[in-house]
Amino acid sequence: MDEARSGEPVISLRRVTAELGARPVLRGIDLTVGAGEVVALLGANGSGKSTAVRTVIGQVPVTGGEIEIFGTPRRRFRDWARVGYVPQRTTAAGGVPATITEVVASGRLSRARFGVLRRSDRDAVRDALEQVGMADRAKDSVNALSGGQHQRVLIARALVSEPDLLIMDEPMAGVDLASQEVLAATLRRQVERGTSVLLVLHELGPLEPLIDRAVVLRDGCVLHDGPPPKAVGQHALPGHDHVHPHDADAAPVRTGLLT
Ligand SMILES: Nc1ncnc2c1ncn2[C@@H]1O[C@H](COP(=O)(O)OP(=O)(O)OP(=O)(O)O)[C@@H](O)[C@H]1O
Repeated sequence: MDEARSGEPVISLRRVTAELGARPVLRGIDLTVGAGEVVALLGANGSGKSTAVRTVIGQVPVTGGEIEIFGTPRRRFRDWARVGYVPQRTTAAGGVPATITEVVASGRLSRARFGVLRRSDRDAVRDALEQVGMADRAKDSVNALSGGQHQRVLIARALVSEPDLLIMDEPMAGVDLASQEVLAATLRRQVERGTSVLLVLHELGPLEPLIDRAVVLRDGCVLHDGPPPKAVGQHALPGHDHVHPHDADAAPVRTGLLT
C-alpha cells in the first residue's frame, strides 16, 4: 500500500472544530490513524465521538481545521470505495422490503463497473456474508433480523467493497454475545489483511486485543492519545465516574478518563 510505504496516515484530523445547532461540539481535535493501525475513539456520552467520525465521512461540516483521507484533503477525496462505514445504532431495514443480499450488494456498487454487479461482485457479497456468519440467511428479508444480526449485515455491507479503511461507530452496541464474537473475529481477519480501522467504542470489551491506540474525547477535546487502557475497558481509566447500583446515596467517584 502506498500509504504504508510513505508512512502517510490514512486519516488525519488537525485542529478540527465543528458545531451542531450552533453549539461547539468539536473544539480543535487532532486524530490520526496510521496505515494498518486500529484506533479506538473513546469517551463519555456526548463527548463528540460520533461527530468526529462523521466529519471524516463528510456528514458533519467542519468549521475549522484540516482533514485528510489517504493523504488527500477530504474535500477533494473521491475514492470512497476504499472506505467502509458502519453507522451508529441503526437497522439495515428501516421498513424497506429488501433482502439481506440486496443490502450487502448495495455496498458493492462503488466497486461495480457501470453500476452492474458481475460474478466477482456476487462472489464478494457471498464472501462478506460468510465472514459475518449470515450466508444461510442471504435471501431473507432484513426486516426479520435481531439487532445483532442487523449489525452483522451492516458490517458485511461495509466489508463487501474490500475497503482499506473501516470506520465503525459503536459496532458492539446492542449486539448479543454470539454476534459480538462473530464481529470480533471478522474484525481480526480484516486487521490481519492490513485494513486500517477507526472504531467508536464505549468500552474496549472483546475488541481490546485488536486495538493499537486509544484516543479519548471529553467535551469535544482530546483528553488522551496513547496506549489503550488494559483489561477492564473504561473502568481502568483514572477519572471514570462510577456509581455502585446498591449505594443509592453515593456521589459519583472519579476514577477514569471517560466521563
Ligand atoms: N443534530 C444535532 N444538533 C445539535 N446537537 C447535537 C446534534 N447531534 C449531536 N448533538 C450534540 O453534540 C454532542 C456530541 O454528540 P456525539 O453524538 O458526537 O457524541 P458521542 O460522544 O458520540 O456520544 P454517544 O456516546 O452518546 O453516541 C452531544 O452533546 C449531542 O447532544
